[in-house]
Amino acid sequence: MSRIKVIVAGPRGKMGSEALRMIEKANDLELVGCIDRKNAGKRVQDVDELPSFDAIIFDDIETCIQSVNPDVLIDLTTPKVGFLHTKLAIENGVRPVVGTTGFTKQQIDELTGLAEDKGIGAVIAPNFAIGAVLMMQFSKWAAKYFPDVEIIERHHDHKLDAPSGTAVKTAQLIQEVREPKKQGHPNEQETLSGARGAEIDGMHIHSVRLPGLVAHQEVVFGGPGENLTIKHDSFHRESFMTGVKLAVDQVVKLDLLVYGLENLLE
Ligand SMILES: NC(=O)C1=CN([C@@H]2O[C@H](COP(=O)(O)OP(=O)(O)OC[C@H]3O[C@@H](n4cnc5c(N)ncnc54)[C@H](OP(=O)(O)O)[C@@H]3O)[C@@H](O)[C@H]2O)C=CC1
Ligand SMILES: O=C(O)C1=N[C@H](C(=O)O)C[C@H](O)C1
Repeated sequence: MSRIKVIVAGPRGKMGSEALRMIEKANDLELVGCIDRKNAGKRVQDVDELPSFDAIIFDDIETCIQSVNPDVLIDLTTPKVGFLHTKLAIENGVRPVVGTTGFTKQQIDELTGLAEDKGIGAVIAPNFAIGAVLMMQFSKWAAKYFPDVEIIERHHDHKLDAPSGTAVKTAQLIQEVREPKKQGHPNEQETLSGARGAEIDGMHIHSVRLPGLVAHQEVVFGGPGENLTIKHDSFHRESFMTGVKLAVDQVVKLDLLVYGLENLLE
């Protein structure tokens, strides 16, 4: 059986370097190229901080695709460049597996339409950790019975986007089962702007950024005389790699864009 040819955008990043380690261990994946604006023209094995792959580094995704003809792009970069990479991958017949967060709903809709037009598989997953996917699913279940909910996400202080993709996805899953409801006192007023966090349909999302954290989320539900807290912690970025591998294996069989790893789990 031939191996799936993969390119990685953001290979020196916290997630990208973990993805390279995952590919190193996977018998059915082959790294054929990387996109890294600081090391274009070199081979991966010639960059000190990267593992020993004989794959070429490019600074431009279209040149990379034309040169190495990959099956799958794994994008772990930033919201702006990640969106561009995903769009160009789909347009050029390469299936994207996107961990990059911070895309707007309009951007996800645009990519969904593009994948449909091209009949090509794509996966965008705001969180690849299996435990986080379960935390989101359990939260959706709980929201049927507890419409009062606040989401508290905690991340390392190098994170660019707020709220996290996971928090947004959690709120979207809860929205599927919860009637829009304005929470808190009807006359509540913020005396300091932002005190009640971001708001989706009356639910509040609070983003904490501190050194020492990796990726953590609590979904707190309140009812008469009781609270329910559903919590997930990623202590290491290895936690995301089972999901990245699953998405790469599945995306080659898809002909549309899937948003959320839960749609690929049985
Ligand atoms: N879905 C999931 O399960 C997870 C998703 N994430 C998301 O993944 C993304 C990456 O996170 P993380 O690894 O922590 O971030 P890092 O900052 O560690 O890595 C980002 C990488 O993107 C590269 N990059 C930035 N701008 C460009 C550009 N214009 N062109 C090419 N490469 C660029 C950076 O390279 P340079 O040095 O050149 O800037 C860097 O290597 C984030 O959006 C994060 O939210 C994170 C964890 C889990
Ligand atoms: O930037 C991160 O680190 C993470 N980003 C994703 C998000 O925005 O939800 C996933 C995870 O929380 C780690």
